[in-house]
Amino acid sequence: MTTLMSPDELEAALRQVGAERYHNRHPFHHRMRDGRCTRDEIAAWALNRYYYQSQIPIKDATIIARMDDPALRREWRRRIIDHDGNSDADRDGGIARWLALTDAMGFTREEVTSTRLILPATRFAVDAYVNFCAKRSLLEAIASSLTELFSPEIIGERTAGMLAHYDFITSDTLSYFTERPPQAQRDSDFTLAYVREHARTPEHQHAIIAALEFKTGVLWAQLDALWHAYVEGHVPPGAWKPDP
Ligand SMILES: O=C(O)c1cc(C(=O)O)c2c(n1)C(=O)C(=O)c1cc(C(=O)O)[nH]c1-2
Repeated sequence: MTTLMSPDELEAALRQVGAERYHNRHPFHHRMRDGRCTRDEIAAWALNRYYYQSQIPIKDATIIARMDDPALRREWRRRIIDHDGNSDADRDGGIARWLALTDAMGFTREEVTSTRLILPATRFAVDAYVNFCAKRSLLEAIASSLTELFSPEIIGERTAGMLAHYDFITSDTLSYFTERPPQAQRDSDFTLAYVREHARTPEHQHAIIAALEFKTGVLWAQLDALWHAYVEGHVPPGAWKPDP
């Protein structure tokens, strides 16, 4: 029989999931950080990850649609603004900043935003995240964003490694990551406090931990797919193929 954990024990269990399963442990991350990726591998990463970026605000809008409490919606809608921007010019959002990176990697906007060249596994993993947030309980949907507890650290490592090792990467092209860590910190502080407060039964607590495990899988699977296609060279039909 499972017993109810204290909020601190729950938090420790969540941090343990991150320590064991977050994508900072993935070999593709190490390869990228340590300067062992080819330019094409970085390009493929940027192209595929655009799909994750593009679906995050859709995922968050799905979550907001399930929230009855205006204060909670007000808190959550900042996440959409972070990605979509807050002005008609839409130059100030995360998606626009991600496109600066794919531009620098030589893709046309159509190649990127149509998402027609991404790996099937990228699409399946990201779509599974959006579906999870639509179908599972609101508590699980909220908890699944808890990977962001661990993202400031991986972003710091990745950015420093990429700037040091790749001459085609500049702080301008990586501007997405300059803005992101404080946003992730703010969001994960809120989410952690929320789950600590709202996990009132062992079943809730188990579901929150499982939601975080699921989400680490969403991130891990995307890097697995990149490794298989672009490191091992098994590019699926229809996906982007680097020039020989
Ligand atoms: O660079 C990264 O490794 C990384 C990880 C994650 C994450 O842990 O889910 C996010 C992001 N970046 C990110 O930029 C982002 O906007 C984001 C939103 C979410 C989410 O689940 O709502 N995760 C992440």
